[in-house]
Amino acid sequence: MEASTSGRTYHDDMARILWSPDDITARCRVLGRQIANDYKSKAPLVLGVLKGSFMFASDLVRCIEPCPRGLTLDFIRASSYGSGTESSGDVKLKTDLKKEKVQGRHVLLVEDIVDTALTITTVSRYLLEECGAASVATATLLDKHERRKLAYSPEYVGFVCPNEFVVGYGLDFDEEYRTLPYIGVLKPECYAHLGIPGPEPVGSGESGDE
Ligand SMILES: O=P(O)(O)OC[C@H]1O[C@H](OP(=O)(O)OP(=O)(O)O)[C@H](O)[C@@H]1O
Ligand code: HPA
Repeated sequence: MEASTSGRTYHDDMARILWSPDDITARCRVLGRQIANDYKSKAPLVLGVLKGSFMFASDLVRCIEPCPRGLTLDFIRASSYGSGTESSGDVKLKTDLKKEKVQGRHVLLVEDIVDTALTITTVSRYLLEECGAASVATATLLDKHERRKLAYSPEYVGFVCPNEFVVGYGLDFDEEYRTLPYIGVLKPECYAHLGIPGPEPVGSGESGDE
């Protein structure tokens, strides 16, 4: 990891800011109201997909107002990007969720981003096929639908994301930048600096192995 000896802040690494903290708050409020209405008699299990969703999940659940009775919150860990900007295609799940706690429940997955949709598809299948969830829907802050490898339409979308590698508000590059309070695009020089190529447009070749 780069030490901050240069005096360069994470903010300095942004090519541009796409969505400010205020933009994100406003979308959380809108989505929270929709979810509260749609799930008012469904006692949802809200399941954040870690690590990327930690900020969005925390803000979104406070906006699910009025909170449906029986709503419970849990998390599942899913990862496939490693230290690069391309999915490895191998989505690893880690969870201590008990299957009987999922069986028959209406699950609302919370994601920071749906990109290729490999992650959300793997998690959804696990919940439906192995845990017996009654239904699975997804609330994602960002939908980068141009890069889909699998067809998937999230039910609740904060923003449609351009085909660029974004960081902040939970989203990382090689585990850094997650704590920024906004979503921004990294300057290309940041990929070069770390010796890792930047994102390639879909259809341009093989995926990276991280
Ligand atoms: O639609 P996809 O192409 O599968 O990409 C989306 C997933 O990628 C990121 O997770 P990552 O594997 O980087 O792990 P992290 O949440 O710990 O950052 C992000 O948080 C999503 O879960
Ligand atoms: O654009 C992205 N940024 C960070 N993590 C991601 N995981 C999938 N796409 C992205």
